[in-house]
Amino acid sequence: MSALSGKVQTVLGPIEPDQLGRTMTHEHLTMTFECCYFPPAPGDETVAQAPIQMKNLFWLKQNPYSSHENLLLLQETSAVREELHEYRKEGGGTIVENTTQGIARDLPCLKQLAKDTGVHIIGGAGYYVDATHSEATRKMTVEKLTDIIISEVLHGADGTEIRCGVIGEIGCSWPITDSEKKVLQATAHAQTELGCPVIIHPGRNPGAPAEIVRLLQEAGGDISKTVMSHLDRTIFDNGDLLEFAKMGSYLEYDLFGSEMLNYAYNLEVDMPSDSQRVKALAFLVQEGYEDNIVIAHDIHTKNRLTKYGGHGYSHILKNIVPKMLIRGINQTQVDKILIDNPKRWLTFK
Ligand SMILES: CCC(=O)NCCS(=O)(=O)O
Repeated sequence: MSALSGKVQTVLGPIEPDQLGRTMTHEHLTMTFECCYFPPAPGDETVAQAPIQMKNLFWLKQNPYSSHENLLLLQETSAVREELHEYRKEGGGTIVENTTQGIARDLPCLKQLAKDTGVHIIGGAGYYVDATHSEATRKMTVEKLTDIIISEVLHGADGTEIRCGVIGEIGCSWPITDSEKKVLQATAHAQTELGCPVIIHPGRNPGAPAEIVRLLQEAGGDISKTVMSHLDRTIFDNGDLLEFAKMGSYLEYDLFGSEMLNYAYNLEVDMPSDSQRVKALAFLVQEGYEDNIVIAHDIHTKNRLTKYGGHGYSHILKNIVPKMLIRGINQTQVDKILIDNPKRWLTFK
């Protein structure tokens, strides 16, 4: 039990869980994704290097990771601020900002955005995928990593006094690396100490989420306070999905708005459409998992912002909720997904 018990910790300080309202559990407001630049296909070099412009938007939607400029969300704070005002108007209350060490976490920027817009913003502690770990991080013991993560929650991160309210997104690759395993163990140890929420970015393989949950369990982690992200690009078979759901984590569909023919990071994957995502949610609800589902857009590149013709942070509230209602998910279940489940997850034990 800590002083945070029964509270949610935002970048402006602890608040009562009832203040959260509708919550997107996985977004980014400022970050760089340069760690995951993917070279353009032969013949696409010119469009990839061109400044973002109207005639290239469809190409960018299909190839978001092949334009250096597109990976610099941290250049778009004004556009993000405008979008957060819109998010509030559409009934949004809270955003969990999942940017961790390695992808340019900027807590002072998040604090300013929260003050400017009235949206509750929750910052993330810990580390993204191995490709972003420094040599110093790779050499750290689990105990040292645990101390750092705990300190980011209790005292503040990146030399500031701004405190994180979740651990994650904790990045895992496929196959998972030794350094990532240590970070997962440290995550579980810190969670045991703090009673706090955890959120995981799994590797791009259907077996990754279950392997990660087992590693967290072995290290004493609380799976009932853990979100498994990106299920929409990771588990495709309904039987596999139910097997994973039984392990007891929150199940996150967080790429709403992202539709692409070829998913560059794993060409085996057919990235689902939003309609298919809603179908997956309806299936999970029908199977009794309405208390475990959380959703978001995971905005992490410029083209996903409305400024660049993208869906923006309000797409779920404006377009996906009506579709969920049409597809048999009732209002009480929608409220669980957007309000009650995030609230339960984010509240410190
Ligand atoms: C930092 C943002 C992030 O990791 N998003 C997930 C991208 S993907 O793995 O689903 O392609």
